[in-house]
Amino acid sequence: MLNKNEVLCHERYFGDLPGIEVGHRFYSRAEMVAVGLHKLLLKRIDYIGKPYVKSEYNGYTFPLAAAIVMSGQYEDDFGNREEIVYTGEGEKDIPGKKRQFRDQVMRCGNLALKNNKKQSVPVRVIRGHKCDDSYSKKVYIYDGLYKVKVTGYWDEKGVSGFKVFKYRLKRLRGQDNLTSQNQVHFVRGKVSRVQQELPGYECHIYMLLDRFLRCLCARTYQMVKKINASLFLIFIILLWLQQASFKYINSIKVAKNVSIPPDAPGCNCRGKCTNPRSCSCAQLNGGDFPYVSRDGGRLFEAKDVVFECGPNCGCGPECVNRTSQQGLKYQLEVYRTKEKGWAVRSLDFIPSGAPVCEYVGILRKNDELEDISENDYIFEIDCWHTMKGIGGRERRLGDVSLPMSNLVDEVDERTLESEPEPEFCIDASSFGNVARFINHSCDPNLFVQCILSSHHDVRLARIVLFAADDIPRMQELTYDYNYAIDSVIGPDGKTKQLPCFCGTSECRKRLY
Ligand SMILES: C[S@@+](CC[C@H](N)C(=O)[O-])C[C@H]1O[C@@H](n2cnc3c(N)ncnc32)[C@H](O)[C@@H]1O
Repeated sequence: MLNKNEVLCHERYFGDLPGIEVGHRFYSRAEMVAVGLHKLLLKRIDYIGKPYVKSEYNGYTFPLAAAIVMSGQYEDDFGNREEIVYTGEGEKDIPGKKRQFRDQVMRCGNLALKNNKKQSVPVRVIRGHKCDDSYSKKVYIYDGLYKVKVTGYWDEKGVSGFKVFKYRLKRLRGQDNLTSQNQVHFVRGKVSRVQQELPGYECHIYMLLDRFLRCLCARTYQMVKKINASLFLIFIILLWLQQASFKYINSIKVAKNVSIPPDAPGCNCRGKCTNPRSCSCAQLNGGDFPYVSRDGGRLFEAKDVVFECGPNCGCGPECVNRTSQQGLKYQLEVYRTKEKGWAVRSLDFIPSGAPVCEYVGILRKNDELEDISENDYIFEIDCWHTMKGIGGRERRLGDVSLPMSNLVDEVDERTLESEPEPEFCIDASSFGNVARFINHSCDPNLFVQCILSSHHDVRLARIVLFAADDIPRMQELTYDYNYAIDSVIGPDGKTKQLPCFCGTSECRKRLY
């Protein structure tokens, strides 16, 4: 079509294309080339090398990007729908493992996006989603115009250990609402095999239980008297659960010999924290809020640690920087699987970056547990390992300024240098919440985020699971347990092995 001059737009344009509205769908990259929305069939950044003779962009520094595609091919991309962190292009094994294999270079599309930032030129954003009804098995949806934020460019070591360029883009205001959410399954949003496997032995009462417990704690006896029949029923179920092998709790219990540090000083904001420059909690997160307020708060990107507002902050409970403290927002269902025992799925769609649940249990000292290898419900708090990239851990994006004085007061500096073992863990074997039923996957849809909201001691950070992708309803929720193979030793002193049944194409075949 290009050769025969049969494409609609031969030249490249910046901004919206006439007739192509937000939500417009294309069933292959070729269709986008034909209408001129994104003119490069194989590249992700469509850029213009030099200005046309008559162009409003005469005098601008070129190259400039006109359109970008985001379709799950780059392991370092991240973001929700209004703000995205986009990874530059190149040096990537797209046909093979889809991993970066060399440092990216600042030229072509990468340089173009940098120039867009400098000169505030908007770029069209198109997202690719998986779609079984499409002849190419993909659908590309036009999401509108975005601009690279003023502070939105940097380079870093990507997930595969090579330099990648990063661009933080924000959607321009005043455009039509995004349409893609809830309508299609996203590239990594496969409905799990387990859904078809088992109709399920269901108990989707955990959200209600969670709320119920919150109510009981927060309200007075007067309120309790008003409990209606359905809550009463839940109460009966709660009692029944208490007889079961574990007791349902909705916040951490602390073992007697663990002392929680005093609450950290808070910010001076009122109501909701809105100004990152004046909010001291935002400063701890590298100068910005870690959440965007859409959908009740979504984490913008995985971080080493997130500092939320806490008890000494001036803001109220509705502050966006308390997103993980709101309790369960989605209806979660515990159901039985053939090979992994109990599992959890959501009856609701979960948008990427949304908090799903906190891992709750008894906060204990690790060395006290008699036999960790026999306890399936231990979560070791190893935030420090992520922060330091210890034990093969991948560092997270984003700057945080951990008040080292707090930590070093508590931990011997030599211990830190010698790659310490996690000191504390959350034991959900006898007390826990729905998180204890979430299984491992080698290609998970949740990720673990350490959060500090009252004190600032990373050894005792809260563990919260967030959606790594848009998660369709009924898909099993999973996170990566992150065991090193052969790292678990049984009571007989021999290495233990556990086969993995996550069923994904990325499966490493063993949990440990
Ligand atoms: C925290 S529990 C998860 C809930 C558990 N399935 C249950 O029935 O209570 C962790 C245990 O679940 C099982 N499990 C989790 N993910 C698995 C996987 N991908 N393959 C096989 N077993 C898994 C293993 O026995 C593991 O020790």
